[in-house]
Amino acid sequence: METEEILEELENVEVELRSVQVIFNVTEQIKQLLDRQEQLQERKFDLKALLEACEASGSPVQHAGGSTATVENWSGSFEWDSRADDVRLNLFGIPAYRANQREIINAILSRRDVLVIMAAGGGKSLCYQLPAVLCDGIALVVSPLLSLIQDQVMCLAALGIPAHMLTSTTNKEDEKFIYKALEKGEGELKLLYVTPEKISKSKRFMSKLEKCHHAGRLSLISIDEAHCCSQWGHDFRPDYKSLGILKTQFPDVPMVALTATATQKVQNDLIEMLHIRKCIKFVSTINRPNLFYMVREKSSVGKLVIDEIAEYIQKSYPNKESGIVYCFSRKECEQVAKELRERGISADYYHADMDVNAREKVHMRWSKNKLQVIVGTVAFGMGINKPDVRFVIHHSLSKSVETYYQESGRAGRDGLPSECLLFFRPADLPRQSSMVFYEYSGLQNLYHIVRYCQSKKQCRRSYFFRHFAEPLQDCNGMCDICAFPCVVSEVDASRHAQNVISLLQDVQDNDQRTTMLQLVDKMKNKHKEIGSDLKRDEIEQLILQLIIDRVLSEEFQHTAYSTNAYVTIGPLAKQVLQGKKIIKLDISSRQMKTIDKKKSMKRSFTSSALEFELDELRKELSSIHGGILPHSVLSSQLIRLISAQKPNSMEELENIIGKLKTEKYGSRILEVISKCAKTEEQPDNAVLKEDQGSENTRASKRPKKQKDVVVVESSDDEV
Ligand SMILES: Nc1ncnc2c1ncn2[C@@H]1O[C@H](COP(=O)(O)OP(=O)(O)OP(=O)(O)O)[C@@H](O)[C@H]1O
Ligand SMILES: [Mg+2]
Repeated sequence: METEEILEELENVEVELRSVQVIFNVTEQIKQLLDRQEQLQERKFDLKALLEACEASGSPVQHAGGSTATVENWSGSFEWDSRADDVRLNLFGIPAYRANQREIINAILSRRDVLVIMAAGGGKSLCYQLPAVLCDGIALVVSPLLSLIQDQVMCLAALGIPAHMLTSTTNKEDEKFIYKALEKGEGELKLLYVTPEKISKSKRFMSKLEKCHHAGRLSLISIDEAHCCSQWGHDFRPDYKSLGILKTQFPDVPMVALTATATQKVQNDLIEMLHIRKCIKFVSTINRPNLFYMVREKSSVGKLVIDEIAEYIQKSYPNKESGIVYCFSRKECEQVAKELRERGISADYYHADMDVNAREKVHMRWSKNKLQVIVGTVAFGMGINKPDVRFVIHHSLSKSVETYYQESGRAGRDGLPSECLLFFRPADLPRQSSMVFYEYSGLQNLYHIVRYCQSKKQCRRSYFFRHFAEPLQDCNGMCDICAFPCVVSEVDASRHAQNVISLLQDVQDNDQRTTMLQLVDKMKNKHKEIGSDLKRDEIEQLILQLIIDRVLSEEFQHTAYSTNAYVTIGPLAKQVLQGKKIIKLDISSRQMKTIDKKKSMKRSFTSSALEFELDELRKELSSIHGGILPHSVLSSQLIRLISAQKPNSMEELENIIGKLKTEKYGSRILEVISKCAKTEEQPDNAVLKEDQGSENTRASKRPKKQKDVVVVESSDDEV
């Protein structure tokens, strides 16, 4: 062939390749849109259910009677009331029921099937353990993890309640005892714990169970961590799928399925799978009022992140209260544990690569408070029953809101104030996305938790309520957004977004791929050329925003050792280029200095200097008073009241914040009030700050008493 012909064919091939690529992209986009359509349908379903719940009750949550039309009164009086109270107090040592416990117990004892959705630490175990004790015969409990089972059997044994487990670790003698109890009713057995494999794989066990049922001795079946049944749940276990057989085989035995989190879809799914369509559903709030949620910007320098974590632990928990640090990988766990130790914190790691004994040893040391911090991967999961975990730190992003809610929920199961701190930086996204992209809705789930991290003005708690489709409840200042409000404005970043898309288009036109961080570099270089002042972290934030808004997409390629995540043009890019979709970025006051400065220059007053000073004071006082939370010194509401009323004597202050706080902090508060009053008398001293003055800014909701232009600068603790 002549060179010219070759060149011509080469050109034709390249043109066709490009058009094929376009079709590939379109196909990929159609797939993404179909996925999205399904998710939106699901969400619509959730929101409608939420709306109905709100309209029906006018009050939040705790509704019983999910799938039944007639709402029975499970709070009424029942013949077993006094016996149940006696067992609760005298055997379990529990002085009073918590929300929904009594109702659930009454429904079970009325021999109904029950679905229980109750937050971690809410007290689900008592709901089936107490009926198991009250009823004649044996209660079967299916639980997914050996460690959970061991823990429960140990606790029940300590109360003198005959509980046994049949698992891979059960010795022959115990097995014989259990089979005799099932078959012949010999020996004392009230609760029998098994893993789901026993149901799905052991014919021998099932035949003994049938004999037990036949003799009328199977009192109740309990499925703990029931979300494991559904593949839409966050912790699907294939063996849980076979549990449907239990209701088919033993239709007259009441079944109770319990879980801490289940979306509407998961609930429906597990009702179907367990064949408990007529169950009574008890849904308690997902709210954990004692948990303080916060997100911090994560430094790109690994050592600085550890410095910050170590400082946080040492300052907040000088009495070595227990905590967990979650990491992304096994290697990271080992590294973080080592570096925490080097900074004087007693920490050890826990991950799936360790042998069972080594893991158990670490777990035990921690449970007995001989080790302050466990640095774990997700493998350090469901089996954790320690009630006094005071903090859960996420060194890396979780893969979904559900996972984060579960993991962070391991804090404060005893109901006492505890903290959940998540470190986030955009570069953590591709690390996670290349792990979850093949899971159903894996990327969408990940983007939800990224939104949680990105949020600068939505209360963290309200994010959970929306996500789990539950009516909103007051946060009471128990998240960083509510406790430390800062000026947040929406910036129109559409022009920058268009630049990103064009840049990416050029890359793709040259048949190249780019990772998120490479794209950031390219944007940075381009901006240098055109003299823009966009900073690297702002570009990162923008690109992240474009990904989660589906203007850009992530694409994955496997190599022999890893999966790489690349950024490509997404389904909504065209709309941005055509100006039909506006890209808005939430910018906190600290960032306002650098993004679109000219546009944002607008003077306004947003928050009083006194509020700012009182915020600083509560941080100082909280560290002096043994690391209590700043809002425990003064809540944000109290700060606002003080700023509005400006008391100038101890008596006046006491009328606002009460005697105890006045005694403890009164003189310092009055000092700050008088100092600010003096500053205000000198108009030149007003702090001039920039602010977008957006109608949406949090700070604009504050009392605008002063005429001086003052803005609260977000402190290092914020975000
Ligand atoms: N009514 C109650 N009053 C006081 N403490 C209670 C009550 N009910 C349960 N508890 C305690 O609360 C703690 C958590 O209970 P439990 O382990 O049953 O929680 P759970 O709902 O199963 O949580 P998880 O989803 O994490 O498994 C336990 O220490 C338990 O003894
Ligand atoms: Mg439990």
